[in-house]
Amino acid sequence: MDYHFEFRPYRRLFKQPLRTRYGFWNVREGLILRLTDAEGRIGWGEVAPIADFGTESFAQALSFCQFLATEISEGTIAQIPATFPACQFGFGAALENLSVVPSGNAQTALNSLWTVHEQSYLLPTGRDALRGWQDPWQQGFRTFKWKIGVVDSAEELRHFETLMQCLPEKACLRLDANGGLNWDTASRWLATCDRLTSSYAAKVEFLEQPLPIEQFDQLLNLHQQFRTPIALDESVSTLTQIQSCYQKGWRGIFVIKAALAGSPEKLRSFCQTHAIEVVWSSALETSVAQHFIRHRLIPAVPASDRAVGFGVDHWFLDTTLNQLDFEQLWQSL
Ligand SMILES: O=C(O)CCC(=O)c1ccccc1C(=O)O
Ligand SMILES: [Mg+2]
Repeated sequence: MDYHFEFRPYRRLFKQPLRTRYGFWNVREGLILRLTDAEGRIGWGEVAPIADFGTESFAQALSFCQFLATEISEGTIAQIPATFPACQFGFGAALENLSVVPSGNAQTALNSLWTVHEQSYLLPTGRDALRGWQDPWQQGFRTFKWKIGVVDSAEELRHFETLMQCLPEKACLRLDANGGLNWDTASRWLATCDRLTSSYAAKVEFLEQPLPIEQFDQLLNLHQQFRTPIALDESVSTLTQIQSCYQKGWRGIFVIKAALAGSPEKLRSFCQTHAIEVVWSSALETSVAQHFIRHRLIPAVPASDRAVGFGVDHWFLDTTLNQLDFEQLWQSL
């Protein structure tokens, strides 16, 4: 069966640059896909690459879409190479969405992708985190993520202690180093996590990707040495990497950015056949990919009781691409 294929690039400006150890991220670029079958049914998809995570670049994804004919088949989609995991996800999701017959409660489903209680809120980096948690706490968020390794570690460790002193009971804090620490600094952070978790009401849920992906054995070692769990993120960006880390013995937390992982069908199947500890995480995608992940992927795999890392919409200047009327979203591009 052939499908009529259209795509439209998007650009989302951040309210303030997202600072990680990779540098400053000022604009998020991606592509919205629309497949239309012979009966006129529409399948929406999204390509949201993050080259720092080992996916194709936005430019490569754009060229790939420009290269495709306007009539494509399932075979075309099945042949998207593993070096284009964000495209594999986007086209795979669009194909699956074609078969979605909106249920009677679609409107309800569309209106509540995530409740605040089930989300982790991405805090500003550095000292700004100390003033950044109160409003989301009032809104109902209980899990917060703070990116570290972006300024001097002695300064960040001081802010960390202050943050842990201020956070109320039942608050969960996730730290994310984006692979930017070395062994000594990672050990220092984990020892501090263990100490502060025992000293204060708030808890450190995990330290995400403390070391670069090349240091798998050291990551495994850290995971065994400290009480605070380690979560892999960049190490498990794609399904190929998830499988490799599992085969090498990783049984800690897998932070999965489904929009980067490749074929959603293959990811679903892996999660169904392997009991892995998953934290679902945003690749800063729009509501098109978020809706697919929320309603087609997560419900089909063993439930995770950990908050989902989708508390990121506040980082963007406009909410046009958060809306759940995808036809309207498409017209805005
Ligand atoms: O996982 C979350 O809570 C939010 C998503 C997030 O932190 C993120 C968003 C874009 C790029 C990288 C990352 C990351 O987890 O490292
Ligand atoms: Mg991360």
